[in-house]
Amino acid sequence: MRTAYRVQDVRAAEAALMARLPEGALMRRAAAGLAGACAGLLRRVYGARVVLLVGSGDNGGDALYAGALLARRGAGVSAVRLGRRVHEAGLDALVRAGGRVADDPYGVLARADLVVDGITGIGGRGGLRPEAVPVVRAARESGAVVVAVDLPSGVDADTGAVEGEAVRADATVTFGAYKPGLLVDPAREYAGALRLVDIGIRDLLPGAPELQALQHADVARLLPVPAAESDKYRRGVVGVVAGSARYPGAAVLAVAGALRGGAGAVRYVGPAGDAVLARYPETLVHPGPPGRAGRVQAWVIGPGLADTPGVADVLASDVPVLVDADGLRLLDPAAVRARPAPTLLTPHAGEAAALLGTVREDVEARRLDAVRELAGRYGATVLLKGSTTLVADPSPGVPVRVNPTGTPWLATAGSGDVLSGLTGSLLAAGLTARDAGSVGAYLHGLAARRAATGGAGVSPTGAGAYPYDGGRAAPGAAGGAPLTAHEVARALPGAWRDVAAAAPGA
Ligand SMILES: NC(=O)C1=CN([C@@H]2O[C@H](COP(=O)(O)OP(=O)(O)OC[C@H]3O[C@@H](n4cnc5c(N)ncnc54)[C@H](O)[C@@H]3O)[C@@H](O)[C@H]2O)[C@@H](O)CC1
Ligand SMILES: Nc1ncnc2c1ncn2[C@@H]1O[C@H](COP(=O)(O)OP(=O)(O)O)[C@@H](O)[C@H]1O
Ligand SMILES: [K+]
Repeated sequence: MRTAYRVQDVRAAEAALMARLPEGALMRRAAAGLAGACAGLLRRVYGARVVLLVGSGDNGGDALYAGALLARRGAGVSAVRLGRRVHEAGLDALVRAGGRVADDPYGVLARADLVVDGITGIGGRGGLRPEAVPVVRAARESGAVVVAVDLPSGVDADTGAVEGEAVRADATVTFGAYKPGLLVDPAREYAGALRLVDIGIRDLLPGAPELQALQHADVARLLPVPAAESDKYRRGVVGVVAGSARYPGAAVLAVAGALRGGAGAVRYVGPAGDAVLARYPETLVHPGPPGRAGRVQAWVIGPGLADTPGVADVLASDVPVLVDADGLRLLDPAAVRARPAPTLLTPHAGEAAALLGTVREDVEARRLDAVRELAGRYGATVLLKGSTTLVADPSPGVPVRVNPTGTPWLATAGSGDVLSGLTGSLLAAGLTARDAGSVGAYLHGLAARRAATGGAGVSPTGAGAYPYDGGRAAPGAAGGAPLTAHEVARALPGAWRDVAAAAPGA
């Protein structure tokens, strides 16, 4: 499992370790890791032209010490000063190693092979200051590889928000622990490939991180597996209330996901029974209403529902309920809060905005805050869909799960219906709402990657999702071909097998 910690926790852990180490030891560890990553990105260090963008804090200090290490290996290193102050010992080290302060920043940037962004790290506030903006643009336009130190300067470490301009990096080398902004959009988009450098603070970080990103082995442990004595009822029945005369396809897609999510049977309730049976004869169908359809272990309600009633009925049940799409428009917040059984809401940014009484752009700009706020207000688990899907529990201390497997090809009509069926099926099979949401999103994203790329998924360590070690953009993140929601559903068993193979002892 990958975890991300808030700035205050990283700082506390660093302070505790620093008290035990000689002065500057931590920064030297960080700089050594950074220099190693830079060397890996340059074909040859000797003779390479490296430009350091140096702000006034310790982030600039890291860049200067790393620049000194590269200069000792024969790189031509120039520092561009962007703050009023500069880390003096770092600058001394650079100059002693043969580096220099650039007197023509735009000239050195135009010829650079690699640019190191040491403007701000965890001490940065707001976007880039105006004087840094043209310099950062020149770095981007030079075609040089841009490596961010700890974080791309200008992004918010704790929330992933980007207020104003920020550095767009090809790679980010971060120290001690991931910061939430590196894993959550929009900031994640600015970070490029991630690499974590261990500086020894891991054991000093508090128990609960802000974020968790599951990997294959974590998901494998959560997958429901039938026991020898299982029968279809013990494996769980999922009820799917979806589709309408206007949108029968949503019913078919939600059932397609539900059939592949581990429940023993899928009960479809609604007016699209014929369309469902034509495609999936294994489905149990009932015209409704849900209260008369028979016992289920979890309900999914909403995809393509239009204004069909049923939401109140389902929310009044005593089993876990997943509410998606039109169901979100029709739900009564008080009924959700009053439920004794778990509720999982799965909005996209537009639906989340409507639930919060704000606009879509606001949710997209602060996804992490928005998902926590929704979960708190509704007393429900919330899965916020989008480029970095998040799953938040209503209790504030519980880490938010961030899904690493998605692909922008998933932004296709109907893929959300597959997700809700799949996730509801995991709920019926007995997973908690938080686990069902995170496992559902993981398998769904992985299936989409497999479908888009003809098989290439994500390695068991998630290396295809966050290529922390390769230093390149994620293969399969945007690579591949357009896919349809149905293809995502069809690729689910392959994704499941991929993940299951990572289980200990598999
Ligand atoms: N604390 C530690 O033990 C370690 C810190 N390290 C590095 O130190 C960094 C944190 O250093 P600092 O606390 O000095 O903070 P930063 O270096 O991130 O930034 C602080 C400086 O930037 C200025 N600033 C803030 N917002 C700005 C903006 N939008 N535009 C331009 N300038 C802005 C501030 O006035 C301040 O001078 C980490 O991100 C990491 O790179 C590493 O060396 C590892 C050890
Ligand atoms: N840019 C993106 N990158 C990765 N996944 C995305 C992106 N945009 C949307 N998705 C995913 O695609 C699915 C779309 O679901 P949804 O918005 O409900 O659409 P629909 O209702 O048409 O099925 C969700 O799983 C969402 O997380
Ligand atoms: K930086």
